[in-house]
Amino acid sequence: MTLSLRGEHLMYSVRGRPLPILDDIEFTAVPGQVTALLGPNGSGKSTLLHILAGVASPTSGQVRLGDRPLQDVPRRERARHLAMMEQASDTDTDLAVADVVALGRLPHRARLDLESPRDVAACTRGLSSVGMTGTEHRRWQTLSGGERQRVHAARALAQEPSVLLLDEPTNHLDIRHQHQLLSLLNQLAGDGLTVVVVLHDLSLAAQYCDRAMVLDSGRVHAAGEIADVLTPTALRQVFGVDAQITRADGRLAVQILGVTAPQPTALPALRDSSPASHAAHR
Ligand SMILES: Nc1ncnc2c1ncn2[C@@H]1O[C@H](COP(=O)(O)OP(=O)(O)OP(=O)(O)O)[C@@H](O)[C@H]1O
Repeated sequence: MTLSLRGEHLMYSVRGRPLPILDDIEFTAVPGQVTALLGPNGSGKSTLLHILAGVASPTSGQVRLGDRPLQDVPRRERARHLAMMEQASDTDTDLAVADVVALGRLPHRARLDLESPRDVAACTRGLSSVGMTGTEHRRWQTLSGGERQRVHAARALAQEPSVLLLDEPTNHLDIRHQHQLLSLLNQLAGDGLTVVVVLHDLSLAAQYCDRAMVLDSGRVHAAGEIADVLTPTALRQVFGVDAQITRADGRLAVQILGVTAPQPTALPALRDSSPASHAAHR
């Protein structure tokens, strides 16, 4: 089953914060494409992903899964269609890898059902896709950060969702596994999945994503085809870097040349130049 995911006029505010964290976001991700969510630290990417996954509710606006408002889709059905791979977090769990991956099958199983052959096959495929075959009996606590991240990905894949949402899925991965995972997302999109991925690495986004939305302080700076969105101007204005963007063999490549200006979130100057401070140092 293929399903699109849309966010309509999404607003998200929290008490005590004068400006909204998300301000009137219109978002669309469609089957067959990998859509990147890009933006500097604190621009609202994770918040938007959580709202799109139904983990958080917008202050106003709505998310639509296919042609239905997400809030009208029963929780269990939602879990069958939507898989979310969160940023890897430390956990006290002492499960084996196989048990973690099997969590992805829960939405497909009745409460007291044993694992079906289809469940087992989905878990095996999930682990194989991320190169973790043979680790089924390893304890979670003994895995490295990157291995945990790959098992999280295997769990999301075992869920066999129509829509896959990933929050910085490559931040612990070595270079080979970064490319392997992004390439896998490409393949899954080719099979009809709707894929949304938060990325900091603009080169990976350029190489593997079809579309992108760039957030800046909770607002949409640009959205559309990746080549239209990742421009030197956008990179200068939003990320504060000078970049050269080239296209070779139909592939987009981003080369960061340097930093242009301090980011708005830069730490305040360390030196206090007030007369009182000078007096205190004498
Ligand atoms: N519950 C909350 N209360 C107050 N501020 C919040 C809350 N949740 C998020 N924020 C703020 O909203 C902004 C957006 O956060 P979010 O985690 O969505 O950003 P992000 O783009 O994913 O950042 P990063 O790239 O650093 O992961 C940040 O300034 C964050 O501090």
